[in-house]
Amino acid sequence: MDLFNTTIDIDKNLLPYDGTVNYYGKLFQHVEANHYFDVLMKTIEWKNDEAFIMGKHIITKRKVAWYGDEAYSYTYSNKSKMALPWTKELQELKKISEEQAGTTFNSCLLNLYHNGDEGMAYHSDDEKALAKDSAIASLSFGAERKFLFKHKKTKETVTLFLENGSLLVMKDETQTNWLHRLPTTRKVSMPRINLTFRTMVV
Ligand SMILES: O=C(O)CCC(=O)C(=O)O
Ligand SMILES: [Fe+2]
Repeated sequence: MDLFNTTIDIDKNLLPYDGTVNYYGKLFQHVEANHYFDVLMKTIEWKNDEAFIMGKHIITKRKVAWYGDEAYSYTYSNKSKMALPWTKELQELKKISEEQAGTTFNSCLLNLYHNGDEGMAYHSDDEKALAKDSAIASLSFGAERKFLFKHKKTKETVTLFLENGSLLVMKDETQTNWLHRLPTTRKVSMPRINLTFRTMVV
């Protein structure tokens, strides 16, 4: 019996069709999650994301970083970036994510949202450089934020909340058939760090 309704079924697919999303809940309790947040805040080479969109040079408020097994070049929004070598904590978090997801990853994109004013618009992570239909493991630290999926054809949406220290895994045809976004919100004033472990084709 689960009196506090805290049980999370990690095998449950949160998507109704055309993809698989599993939410593992908090892999780390508060103290450990906050420790990772602080260390990542200090040790990651955070940079404002630059993009060229419709001929305009745009600098986002959100900060990003890109790490990998090798100095992979990752291009998005017409701007290419070279992956930095893993830090100690990223190596630890990669190993934990790989064990949970039952797969391996060779790179990680990190996002730092300073508060609820910053988010990410609907997109899917289906760039050619990523292995098709490979799993993406998403770790969250700091402020809890809402996260949505929207089916590309039916427009059906699925909403969930990404807690401090939690893991979400998106796999199978999820990126082919669904978009996802992190909406901005006035309710959140604290920062959040997100790590998405990925597999690049090399
Ligand atoms: O911040 C998040 O939870 C999602 C980030 C994301 O979708 C991405 O980096 O592609
Ligand atoms: Fe994404």
